[in-house]
Amino acid sequence: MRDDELDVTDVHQRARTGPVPEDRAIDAAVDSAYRRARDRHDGAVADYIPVLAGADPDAFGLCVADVDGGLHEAGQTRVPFSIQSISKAFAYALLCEAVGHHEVRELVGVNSTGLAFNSVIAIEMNDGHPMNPMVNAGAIATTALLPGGSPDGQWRFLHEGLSRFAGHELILDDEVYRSESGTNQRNQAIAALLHSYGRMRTDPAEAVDVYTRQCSLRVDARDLAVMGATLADGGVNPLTGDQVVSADVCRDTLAVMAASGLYQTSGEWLFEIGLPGKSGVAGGLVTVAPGKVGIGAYAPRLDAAGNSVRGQVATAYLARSLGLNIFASASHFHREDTP
Ligand SMILES: NC(=O)CC[C@H](N)C(=O)O
Repeated sequence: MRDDELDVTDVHQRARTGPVPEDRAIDAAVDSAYRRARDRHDGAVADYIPVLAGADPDAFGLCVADVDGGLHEAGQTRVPFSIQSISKAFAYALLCEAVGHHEVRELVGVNSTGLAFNSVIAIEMNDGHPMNPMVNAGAIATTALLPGGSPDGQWRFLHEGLSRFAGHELILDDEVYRSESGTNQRNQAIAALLHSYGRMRTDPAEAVDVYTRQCSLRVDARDLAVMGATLADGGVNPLTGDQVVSADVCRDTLAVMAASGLYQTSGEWLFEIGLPGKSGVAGGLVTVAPGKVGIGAYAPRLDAAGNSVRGQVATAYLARSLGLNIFASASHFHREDTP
């Protein structure tokens, strides 16, 4: 979305200097971001997974978790929804931690496709390579490479790892899992296509099943903020103190999120907001300001690429007003921008 579509042309873009913004500044920014974004009613709730169509289109929650463990919330931050594609970023981090940077880069890739998240054309155009872990092909390939020794072992590994990012045990939403399992022929086709190119090390149908379970884990906006803050804090969950992954893995994961986290609109997102982010079709959005905060948003109305409209609007406001954009510097002679 452009800056006028994000409603931030009137917001002064602060430079990203200094420490984590103060609690009061974050509270005020969360409140303003929430009120601005709440006025937006454009976009559509996803319905290609039938159960998602039943979401309340007006649900909206926004939470910032800072690396000191502070939570700053507005709206419905405890309303549960399925994590969907946001799980891809955390599954990727867990795989990098288990297998290592180089092997994952070779097998899954790090370049964006410029195409929709469930594109089959991207696979065909790239000699069967899944391209990156933020689109379905790369995410299914990522899940297939996880340790665990069997689909159930991989699921346990994922479930435990994603729960550690959130700081408590995440629950599988059975209704979402069943709804998606009955309608995920396209993901099965993607896995079969990767298999035909010799890119799947496990049974493609089993990999899709573990991936579908992964996408059906239930989170809320607060969970997403804490999961993001863990990536912002060198892999340490700021609520539990648990080192979930290494700082090196966080850096690699954030780079891939920056390049491809919002699918074919990742360039626009980086241009306007300047932070690594990852969206999901249920309406979740996680954004990471390295060394500072994680931002979790939930609002089910999506733009044409499948990204939450209110989530993007609220995050754009937070990035600008709190000086989170990683590309925004100020001359060191003029430090009045320092929060
Ligand atoms: N963009 C998304 O959130 C897509 C995730 C969804 N489970 C799918 O595979 O289609």
